[in-house]
Amino acid sequence: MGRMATRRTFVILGADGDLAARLLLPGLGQLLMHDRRSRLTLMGVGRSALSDDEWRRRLRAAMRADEEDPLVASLEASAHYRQADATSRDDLQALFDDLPGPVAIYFALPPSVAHAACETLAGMDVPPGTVLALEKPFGTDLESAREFNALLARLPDGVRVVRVDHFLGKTTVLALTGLRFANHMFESVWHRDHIERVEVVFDESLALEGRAGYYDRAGALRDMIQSHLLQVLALIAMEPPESVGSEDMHRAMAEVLERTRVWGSDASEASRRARYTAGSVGSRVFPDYAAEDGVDPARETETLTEVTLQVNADRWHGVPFVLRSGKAIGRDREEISITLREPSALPRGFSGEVRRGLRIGMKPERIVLDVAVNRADDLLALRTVELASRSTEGRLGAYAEVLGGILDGDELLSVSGPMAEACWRIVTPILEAWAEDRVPLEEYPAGSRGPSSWPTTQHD
Ligand SMILES: O=P(O)(O)OC[C@H]1O[C@@H](O)[C@H](O)[C@@H](O)[C@@H]1O
Repeated sequence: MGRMATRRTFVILGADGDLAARLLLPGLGQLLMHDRRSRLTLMGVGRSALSDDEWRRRLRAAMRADEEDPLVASLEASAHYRQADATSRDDLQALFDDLPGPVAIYFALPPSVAHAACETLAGMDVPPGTVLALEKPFGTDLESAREFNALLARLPDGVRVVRVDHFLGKTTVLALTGLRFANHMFESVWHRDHIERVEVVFDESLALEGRAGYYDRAGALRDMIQSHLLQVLALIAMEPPESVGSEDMHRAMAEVLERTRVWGSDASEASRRARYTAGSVGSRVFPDYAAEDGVDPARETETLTEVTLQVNADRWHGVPFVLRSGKAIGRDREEISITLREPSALPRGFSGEVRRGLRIGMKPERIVLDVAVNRADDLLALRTVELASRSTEGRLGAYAEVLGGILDGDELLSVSGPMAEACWRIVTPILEAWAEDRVPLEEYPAGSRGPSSWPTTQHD
């Protein structure tokens, strides 16, 4: 992404937490090594009492960057830590008073604390030019998302809010734009006449990873579908934007999300949910989800869900969009799959089953076109040939891309307020159907592919 004005101070609220150590700081290290951000200073803010030295040690460990590199060394040397409460007006005011110049503040905080911090900020004179970078969830349902947007709208003019979605920083996710719009071959088939079905699947072999405090309240629908996978759907289904600038892209994405609904008229028919029971994935042994540390067994949290959506646009009439995501699944499958229709006039006499379509891997990042051709050893039998990209592994990881955008003032890799609300509106009927117990909570053993009766589970 193009680099614009480099911001001077990057503040991480929740610097002593898990998100900062696992994702943000490694992303920052990568950005620094590749993009040489020389004018960056870093301030860590957290509730625990850390000395500057301790914070620098943590930075060094988490950034995974070359310590000998002069930029890394200078970032480390200038990094400071401050013990503060991100929801306290006095603490935040002291932060602004001490940091001259524009500041980008990243909220690496649990959702409720981030929300309370925004409430505090909304009543303060936040200096113009400040950037607030927020992580999902942007609300917990449609109503709270609207309230949250209204709260953010109360921030003073000149304060920018960036709703981060790191999936938009995945190379192959953004590559959907070039793929669709820069190739006549794909542009011309991107239509219900040629596309039969779209799947966006993010099945992970990972389970809770110590995040029960967050995940047990969220579940797979809120954690993955309502946020990341709907952004991916928007990129697949949107009409061509005027430009690939953030405003045009956000408008086109919000428009298509506005047109997206659950499939058919009954959300209970269009959604499934399940959670894992004891099992193992490779050498990792998982207990029953309900027995995991920090889980409230009374909550009916799903760890796997599959929903079918429709996009009410002429281009997509009748094409199901299946979004699925699960934890503790036996095999990672993290890809977009676009199934093409059978040709309309296939001459009689061919044999063999084939796949026709496009698969876009989110992890590993790769693009595969499945085409039907004749076999070499049986000339009238068809087989599938994979035309695959070499590794399209991004130069930067998703978090590094997202952080680069925040520091450069480019909002492309973020979610606008209308997009966030539209995503909640889409899942609302599903949440209601589940709350009314109209969709059973099924089970699958950890390490399996999900309940065996689910059709997508069978899909390869
Ligand atoms: O594969 P990535 O980029 O780590 O993203 C997946 C993760 O994305 C996060 O936003 C979800 O909260 C996690 O549950 C999920 O595992």
